Amino acid sequence: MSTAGSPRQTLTFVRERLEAAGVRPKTDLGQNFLIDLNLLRVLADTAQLGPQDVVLEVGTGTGSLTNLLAERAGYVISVEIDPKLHAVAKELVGQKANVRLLCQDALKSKNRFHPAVLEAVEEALAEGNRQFKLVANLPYNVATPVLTNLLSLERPPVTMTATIQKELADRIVARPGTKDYGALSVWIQSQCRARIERTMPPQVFWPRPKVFSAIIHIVLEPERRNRIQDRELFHSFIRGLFLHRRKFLRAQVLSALGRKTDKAAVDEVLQKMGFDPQARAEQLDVESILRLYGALRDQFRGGAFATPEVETQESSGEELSKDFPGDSEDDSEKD
Ligand SMILES: C[S@@+](CC[C@H](N)C(=O)[O-])C[C@H]1O[C@@H](n2cnc3c(N)ncnc32)[C@H](O)[C@@H]1O
Repeated sequence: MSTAGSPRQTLTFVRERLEAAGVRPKTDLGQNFLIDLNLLRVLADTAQLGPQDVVLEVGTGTGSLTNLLAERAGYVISVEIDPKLHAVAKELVGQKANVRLLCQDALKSKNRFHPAVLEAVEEALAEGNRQFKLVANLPYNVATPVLTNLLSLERPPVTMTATIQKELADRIVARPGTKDYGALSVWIQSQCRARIERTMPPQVFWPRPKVFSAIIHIVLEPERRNRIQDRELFHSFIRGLFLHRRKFLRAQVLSALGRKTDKAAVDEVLQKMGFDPQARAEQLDVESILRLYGALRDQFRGGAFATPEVETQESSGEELSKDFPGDSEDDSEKD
């Protein structure tokens, strides 16, 4: 079975298979299928796949991308939450020896990838000299937790190449001093290089989403990443730091430390490190934020700077916000 052809032919192909299986696309699960095969190829080309690669795809859909990935990578693990779509994809790619299809939520909770999916990846990686990559046309509702949680792993993907909402891509690559720059930008840029490979209009998907999309390519930088002491704490720190974007740095730091210390103690650290307490976190580049984190961690470790509480909300794949906590615009009073 081939999926080759124009977007119109691909659309017909996708539609016919879905209709035959009695599936109507669910927008709340981000079921917008990429019907421009050239773009599927751009996605796979950008990932630069080879036989040593173990690819994780989140959102198998009808299996079109899975099929292409299986031609280029050593092994593909593809996860789909919708059992009907899982069955449709199984017909197309289920027989391939280098494809494993899982039918489940890729996430265990907002802050955690599903262990069963990670086990499947680890199993595949255990065979020889293989490397882990994410390639996906991600469901918009879980794109942020998928990318951020994968980056929290001890052994994260070496690259993550994905179709995501354009606004999210803009936030990932944002520079300091811009409205898009926030905790998500810092979390990713402190560990990776990221670039937008392509932007895409709604009509390359069916059904059409209301927003533009982009192919993001994120490359892990192990040296950059290894500089961060206690990444979980850093993650929680930056989320706190950007929670009240309009406050001044001192108040933002106090908030990031859960208000477990006082202004004078924070001022002392800021002054010692040469930070203007009237600056704002969004003006600080990633290097400065790392420096600030290091100094605060040294000063308050075990006290105000305790191990963060990890949220354990279960994921239904539907409720998860696209937003990365700590990126909200907040007009609350300045401090
Ligand atoms: C944007 S579609 C991509 C489909 C296909 N890969 C393509 O390129 O056309 C996203 C897919 O992710 C699935 N999905 C949504 N939430 C999910 C979750 N939490 N875990 C696994 N799959 C999910 C949807 O059912 C949908 O099939």
